[in-house]
Amino acid sequence: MIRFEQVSKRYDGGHEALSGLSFHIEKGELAFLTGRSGAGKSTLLKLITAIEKPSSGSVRVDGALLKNYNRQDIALYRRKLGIIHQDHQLMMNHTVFDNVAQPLLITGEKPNDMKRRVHAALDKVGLLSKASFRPIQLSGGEQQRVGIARAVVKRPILILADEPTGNLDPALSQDIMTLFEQFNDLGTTVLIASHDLGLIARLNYRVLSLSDGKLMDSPFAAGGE
Ligand SMILES: Nc1ncnc2c1ncn2[C@@H]1O[C@H](COP(=O)(O)OP(=O)(O)OP(=O)(O)O)[C@@H](O)[C@H]1O
Repeated sequence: MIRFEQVSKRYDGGHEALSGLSFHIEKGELAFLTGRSGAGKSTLLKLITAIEKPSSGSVRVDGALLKNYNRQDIALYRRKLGIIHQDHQLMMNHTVFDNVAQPLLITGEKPNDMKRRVHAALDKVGLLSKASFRPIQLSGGEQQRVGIARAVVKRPILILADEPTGNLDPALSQDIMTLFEQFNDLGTTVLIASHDLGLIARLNYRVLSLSDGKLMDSPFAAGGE
């Protein structure tokens, strides 16, 4: 699903944020991306979402080489991704329903279909009863779950989460991870950037470990198949 081949990223005027990365995350896999602050986790995710381009090497997602995409292709491609941010980036003046419906507005979904899909996504994250609330009326963990519902409502082929449990206590973090596992059980590929090593260690998934822009030497860092 995600294939990096000899990918390096050097920001203008900066040092090399990523150096010679090669790995493959298979369709249907759940994997963690870890590393200290500044190790390059966000940069790696930005290459997958095509916010940034590699300085060298190739990034393929779902079989397509991202550097061949034009602007319109990128917009269509991003609709297939479910992106979850640490600070969830919810619209605070809108209801939970409207926040989750937002990605469906640009796809021209019919109102009835939209309602059905938003309700299904909220049901999955346990927040159907709070559809008419505003984010401010919810706890931090609930707000994060709204962000997850918004990411999954368009049935993404790939979920990318950047520190999704960053501000949450251990019990809530576990709940969020359980949600990701449930989406993964349904076949969605999931990549989670996290520095919560305790949480990662308790779960038995592959870990891509970045240190100073390089993948650490480990059996799973060798490049997939
Ligand atoms: N737009 C940019 N321009 C220049 N340098 C950048 C830019 N974005 C990131 N960097 C640098 O690239 C390196 C990797 O940053 P990145 O944000 O990918 O790390 P990270 O592992 O996600 O860190 P954190 O956990 O703190 O978010 C850092 O040295 C950072 O300063």
